[in-house]
Amino acid sequence: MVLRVNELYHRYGKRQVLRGVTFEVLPGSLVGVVGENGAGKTTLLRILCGELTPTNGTASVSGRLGYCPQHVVLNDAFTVAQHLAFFQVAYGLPDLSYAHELIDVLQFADFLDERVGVLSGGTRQKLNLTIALMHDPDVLLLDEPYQGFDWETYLRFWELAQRLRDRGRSVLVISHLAYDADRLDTLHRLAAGVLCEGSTSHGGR
Ligand SMILES: Nc1ncnc2c1ncn2[C@@H]1O[C@H](COP(=O)(O)OP(=O)(O)OP(=O)(O)O)[C@@H](O)[C@H]1O
Repeated sequence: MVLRVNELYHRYGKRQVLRGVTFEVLPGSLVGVVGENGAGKTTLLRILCGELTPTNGTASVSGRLGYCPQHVVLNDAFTVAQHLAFFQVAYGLPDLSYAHELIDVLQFADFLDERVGVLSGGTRQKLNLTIALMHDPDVLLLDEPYQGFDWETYLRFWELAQRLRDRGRSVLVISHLAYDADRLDTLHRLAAGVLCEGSTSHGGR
């Protein structure tokens, strides 16, 4: 088990958002959580990555965690290469070879020396994803990771996710649409603050 969530409750003031969410993620699995706008998906991910303390319940992660938030957290004044250098130090990586592999897969090597402020939304999101992935985490939490991706990049994203899964990594993707269901091993639906197993749990390989 790389991720275990037990009876998670969360409320903002009087608004109860999560009402007893329980699930597990196994090593080497691709898991989706879908739910309508405002269902509490981002709240759940923020709790899983330790950014938010739940009102009640527990969430535990074993191994390294990667988190790609819905809104890119980049500094417009720095170049792509400067972001990589910063996160190399933050993660304590000996080199950037894996980061450059990811950049090749996502095809944005041409922008290494560009300032992030002038990049397109899709390219910013590619950098956001690369930063979440470059330390090769055991569990990767992705909040609507392919927003702004063109079709080819979207397909490359799923190839990458499947490759990670095949190497024993776990990927948890949240989305407001369930159209990626066939690509997942397990799909959960978040509704009325409770998580239930969706219609697709088929091994997806
Ligand atoms: N910091 C906050 N303070 C108060 N209410 C919040 C806060 N963050 C989220 N909420 C509320 O909690 C509910 C769940 O929000 P959340 O962002 O987790 O939903 P979501 O499923 O990710 O939605 P979306 O698909 O629109 O991104 C919403 O009603 C939202 O308005």
